[in-house]
Amino acid sequence: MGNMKCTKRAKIVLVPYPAQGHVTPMLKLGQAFLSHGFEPVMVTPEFIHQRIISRIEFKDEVVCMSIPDGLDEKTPRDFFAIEKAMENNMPAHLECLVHKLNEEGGVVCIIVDLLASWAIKVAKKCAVPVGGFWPAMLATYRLISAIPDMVHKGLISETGIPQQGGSVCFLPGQPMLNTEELPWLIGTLATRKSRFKFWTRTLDRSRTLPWLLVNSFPEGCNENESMESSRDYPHVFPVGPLNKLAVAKNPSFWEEDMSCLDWLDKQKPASVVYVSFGSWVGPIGEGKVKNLALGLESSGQPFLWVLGPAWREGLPAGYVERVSKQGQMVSWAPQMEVLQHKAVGCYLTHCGWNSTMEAIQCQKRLLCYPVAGDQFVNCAYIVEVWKIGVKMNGFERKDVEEGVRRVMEDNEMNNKLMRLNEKTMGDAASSRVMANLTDFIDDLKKLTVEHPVKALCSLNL
Ligand SMILES: O=c1ccn([C@@H]2O[C@H](COP(=O)(O)OP(=O)(O)O[C@H]3O[C@H](CO)[C@@H](O)[C@H](O)[C@H]3O)[C@@H](O)[C@H]2O)c(=O)[nH]1
Repeated sequence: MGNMKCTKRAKIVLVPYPAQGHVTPMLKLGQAFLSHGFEPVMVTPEFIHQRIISRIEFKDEVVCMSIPDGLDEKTPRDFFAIEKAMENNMPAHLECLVHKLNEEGGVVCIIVDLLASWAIKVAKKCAVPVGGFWPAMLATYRLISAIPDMVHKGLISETGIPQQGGSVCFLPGQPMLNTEELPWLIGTLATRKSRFKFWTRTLDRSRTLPWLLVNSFPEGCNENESMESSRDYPHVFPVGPLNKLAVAKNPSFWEEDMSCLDWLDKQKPASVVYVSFGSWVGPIGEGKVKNLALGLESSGQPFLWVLGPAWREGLPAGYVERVSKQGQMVSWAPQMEVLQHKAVGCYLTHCGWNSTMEAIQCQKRLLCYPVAGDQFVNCAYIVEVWKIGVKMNGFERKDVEEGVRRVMEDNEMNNKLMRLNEKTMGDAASSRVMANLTDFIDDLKKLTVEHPVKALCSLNL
């Protein structure tokens, strides 16, 4: 187990899903709890913990602890292996850890990433109050919550398979989505059904939660979308973007290659296409990566591309040397610094939610290539609702040229980005987010008064 610290402050245990896009916002949430006098303790499986303790800045403030995932060294930690570990192996270890922490002073709450809903059961077993955390956009949570309705209306089968093609407006006020773009439709028929089961189970468990903290701005920033459902359980507290509550630099699982900032210094303002698919190149596939490489080269546009070493093997022979004047490739970039750089003109992205919010924060136009999960929903908001980006149709030369041209020649986009930034991250928005977090903490305190449990006695607030 990780390092144990014994303090008298009330502990909040944080359980993220073990991936970069989840650990980053959870750590930031932990940081926000710090300033309210709590001791946040984030629990991850060993393979993530190792990355965190070697690299992350605020590990001493947010105590990081590990539990075994029970998988052997050689097993690749893909979605289904992790799911198995979460369901079968990790609960007993978390239970044991929570008991230990309780002996030391008291766990007042466990915050569980909904993608790690296994930990809800553990919290209940330990009789500790539990709240949910949704690291993505509120609109995606709503879409997942509407699964029973979709089945009822015959839009999808009982196993989650779309019953019709084309674009559908799944929820009032939300942009249209193609029926193939629902978050669980990844891979083969069998994996689609398994992922759908994962979501229905997540939904069943999350319905029992009193609170849900969402790393999203209120109402997805769509005028037509009301917060009505916040009266239902769980009570939704929009606390995003957490960047506004936590000041520390983004925690990175991999070493950031800072040399790309020197390269950017030498480029013309707003000329560079920054290309990154987060920690998720896998589902794009080798063929498309190769096409994108050729498309970027022949577009003549300067580019900075985040691509891990394993993926570079699939590039055309001599590619990296050939494009060395035009483009720079790094394994992992200091993304916030890159997006803040004036040389970056647009960001070719998979539309991961953290990346989307970072682009809004840095006011960079988006060239969207959603791949899986919630990314299609994010893309629909970027393109249709906020109009701060365009969608790419593919990675052929003409697609890259056309995408870059369309995103760069839109004169309205800078204004739209500025307004969206102000509305979602300006001073008024930031105070609202802080007030939402305080409301949640007040609720937590109320619960401790109404239902005092032994664990809460040390809550010295
Ligand atoms: O070279 C890089 C590339 C990425 N990042 C950071 O890594 C994070 C990536 O997060 P995100 O954009 O959300 O992508 P994923 O890691 O792919 O996130 C997963 O989790 C998100 C939150 O649930 C979902 O929205 C995504 O679809 C899902 O793939 C961001 O903070 C980036 O700044 C870097 O620091 N350097």
